[in-house]
Amino acid sequence: MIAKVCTAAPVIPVLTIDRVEDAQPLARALVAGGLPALEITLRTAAAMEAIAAVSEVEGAMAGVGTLLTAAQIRDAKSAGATFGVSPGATHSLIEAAREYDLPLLPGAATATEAMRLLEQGFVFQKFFPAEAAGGAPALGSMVGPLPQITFCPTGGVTPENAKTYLALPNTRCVGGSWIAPKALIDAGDWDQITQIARRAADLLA
Ligand SMILES: O=C(O)C(=O)C[C@H](O)[C@H](O)COP(=O)(O)O
Repeated sequence: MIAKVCTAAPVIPVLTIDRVEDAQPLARALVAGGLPALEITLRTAAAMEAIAAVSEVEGAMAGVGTLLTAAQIRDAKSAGATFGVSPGATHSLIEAAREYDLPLLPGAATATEAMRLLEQGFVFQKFFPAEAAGGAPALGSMVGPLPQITFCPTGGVTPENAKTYLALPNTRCVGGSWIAPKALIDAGDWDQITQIARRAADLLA
């Protein structure tokens, strides 16, 4: 399942949704632009309801982001999340993902963190915070010793640097918030968001 999430498109939009009523038009705009896997961050009061709303949008994969606790995994799963993303990984988070059967894309920023996750079977991992942790040169350096891990770099990824990450043999997709800027969501400018999504979906073309 995480393989499907990470290979569906070159970019996973990282979404911050303040108003539940924005969730479905936003998700439809992104799916229309060719980005079906969506990460809804748990940074707003509306996030859990937004996940439930997005889970009903045809063609969308409703993911939950900023996962920090076992309770959030339980709640997101029952809200309809089909995958989860966390900035790092803890024992209790990994246990909860297993218990509630939520496919997890856990975060790692160093070789040791990536190795610990690999020991637990995670061959897809988020590289976070990508730019601050050394960017594409750091991530590319993992290919030699850890070729079996595929990463989704997130954090500081932009339309300008995304292609450099996507050219790495251990990167299949990137995550980023630039796809859905707050100003466009607040304005309900779904067409503009579809256009940004389309350019992102074409990054590998
Ligand atoms: O909330 C989470 O789950 C995170 O781990 C952090 C986000 O993925 C990044 O903050 C997105 O980074 P930007 O694209 O630079 O805005």
